[in-house]
Amino acid sequence: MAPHAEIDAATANGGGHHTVTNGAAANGTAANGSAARPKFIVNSPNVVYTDNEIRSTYTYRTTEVTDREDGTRVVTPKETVYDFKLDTKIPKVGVMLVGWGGNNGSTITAGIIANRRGLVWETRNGRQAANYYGSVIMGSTLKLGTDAKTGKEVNIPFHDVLPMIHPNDLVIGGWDISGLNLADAMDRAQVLEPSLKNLVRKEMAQMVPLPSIYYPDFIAANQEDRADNLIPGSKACWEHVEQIRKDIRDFKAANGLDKVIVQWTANTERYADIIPGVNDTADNLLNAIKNGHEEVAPSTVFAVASILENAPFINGSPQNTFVPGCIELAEKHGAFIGGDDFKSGQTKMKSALVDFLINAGIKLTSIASYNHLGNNDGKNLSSHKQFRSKEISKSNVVDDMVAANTVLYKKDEHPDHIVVIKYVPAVGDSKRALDEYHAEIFLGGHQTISMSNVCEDSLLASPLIIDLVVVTELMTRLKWRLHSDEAESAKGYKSFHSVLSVLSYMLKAPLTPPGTPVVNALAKQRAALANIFRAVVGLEPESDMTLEHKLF
Ligand SMILES: NC(=O)c1ccc[n+]([C@@H]2O[C@H](COP(=O)([O-])OP(=O)(O)OC[C@H]3O[C@@H](n4cnc5c(N)ncnc54)[C@H](O)[C@@H]3O)[C@@H](O)[C@H]2O)c1
Ligand SMILES: O=P([O-])([O-])O[C@@H]1[C@@H](O)[C@H](O)[C@@H](O)[C@H](O)[C@@H]1O
Repeated sequence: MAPHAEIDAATANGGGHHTVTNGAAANGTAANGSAARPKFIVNSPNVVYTDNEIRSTYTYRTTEVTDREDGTRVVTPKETVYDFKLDTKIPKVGVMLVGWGGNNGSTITAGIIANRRGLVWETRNGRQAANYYGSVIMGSTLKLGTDAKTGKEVNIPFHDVLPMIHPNDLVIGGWDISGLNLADAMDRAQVLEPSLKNLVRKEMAQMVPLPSIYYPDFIAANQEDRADNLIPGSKACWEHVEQIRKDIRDFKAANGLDKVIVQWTANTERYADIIPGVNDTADNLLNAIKNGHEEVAPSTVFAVASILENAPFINGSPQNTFVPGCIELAEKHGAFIGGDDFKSGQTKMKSALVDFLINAGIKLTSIASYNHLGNNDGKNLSSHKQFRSKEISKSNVVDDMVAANTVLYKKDEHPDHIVVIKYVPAVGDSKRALDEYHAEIFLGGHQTISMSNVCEDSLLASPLIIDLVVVTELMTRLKWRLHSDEAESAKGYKSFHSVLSVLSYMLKAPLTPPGTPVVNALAKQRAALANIFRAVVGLEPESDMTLEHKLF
């Protein structure tokens, strides 16, 4: 079918609306490989809709700064024209969770079942319906534009900006070193209301995690008592890679999937030493695994297996899964990886508050960040080496915001920052975060913000698992090229870089392509995600200038 050129918005709207049935992708198409009908049509000569694609030409505008020898700073507007191509066929997608039987894994599984079936359950506060609150993709909106008649903002669900999979359609599976079925794991987690658990118990009791690899030295010794569902072998070996690859293939075939995405939501591991000749290059890492090197972590073995199966791998924990050799392997195979460490509660608040304080010209001088929690994650983190992984990810989140403000901070000056995590079984999954932010203000004054933030950790982290899957899957359908290459058909479209830094909003320690900067400011991360999605359909970034309301 010939590409629809400039479809007039009115014509498109004449196409009527469509109801979204339960389990169908929100853009009106179930995950059956058919093209999703967009929720709006961009009326522009730079955007073309075909049966299975949206193609756009987008002018990316940046500002280049150069300092002349005489000290003059010269600022030059720059334009780069890109072509984007988005496959709008919605695939059938499976997500395989490493640590499926954990608090997060069991909670997200129950949550998707509850949403898919439209469940409502009794709580002491009354009837509760399933929802996806806490998911930026499913629970938030973004500004599409301004109403032509009223001049008012038009905001739409984030999920409607581009054709995306719907979490209700996800097929879930995974591995765990604990053999509990998902119903018993849900009970062990002590996260969900009994009335909800009873509604999903039968379905979850049928779900049993695949056996996994267990290298005792990488997680706390206190985890040993749940390790009863193991693939033989206590250190890396090539058989482990092949078994995990086979598990991915079998899961994909058994469920008739088009794609599988693997996410690590297993325990936090200790950092692996970066050793030249062992994990510094792709070839060395593969050889290290084949030679059973003891410094290769289970999470890295899972990442390698996923890369070799071209299944995107996302690390929801803080350890350095992506050693240099693993990143190089992903780049070589054009496979997607992302991480690290879900950003769910205390740190998400920190990245927003620090952004506000410093960008308000308030000189933050110390952050005291304490929390205690009583779930198994907290138990694992009570071991120093595993805590150290988390301390790093929770501490580095302010670095970019501090470095960007040379008015407040001299070179290499930064606020005092401490991170404390204590294991208190009595509070279970309901983490208590206590933070104090101390700052210098005008004329030697001080401002001290003390905050108590009770975070139900798994109910905050689980929606992030969805966001990471939905965005990662979309990135597998998105291609780009320089518009100047249009004439050279040989220089076809290509995927974004293997390291998906676009996922940073969901992560404490965003992994970025080697040599590129890390952005932790929460508002910038969200704006990047939203504006990249807008660019794919040829729309300018949302600048919030609203000149239309100032210049008249
Ligand atoms: N708010 C949050 O919950 C949050 C936020 C950020 C990061 N995280 C991270 O997410 C991870 C999971 O958190 P959780 O609360 O679900 O923890 P959890 O301890 O309840 O679950 C982890 C699961 O992983 C399993 N496991 C451990 N090693 C494994 C291996 N090699 N293969 C397969 N399974 C393995 C354990 O048996 C357990 O069931 C932790 O690393 C945590 O630090 C959680
Ligand atoms: O709330 P947040 O900082 O985003 O992240 C959480 C920490 O506060 C908590 O101590 C830890 O156990 C969780 O795994 C998670 O990392």
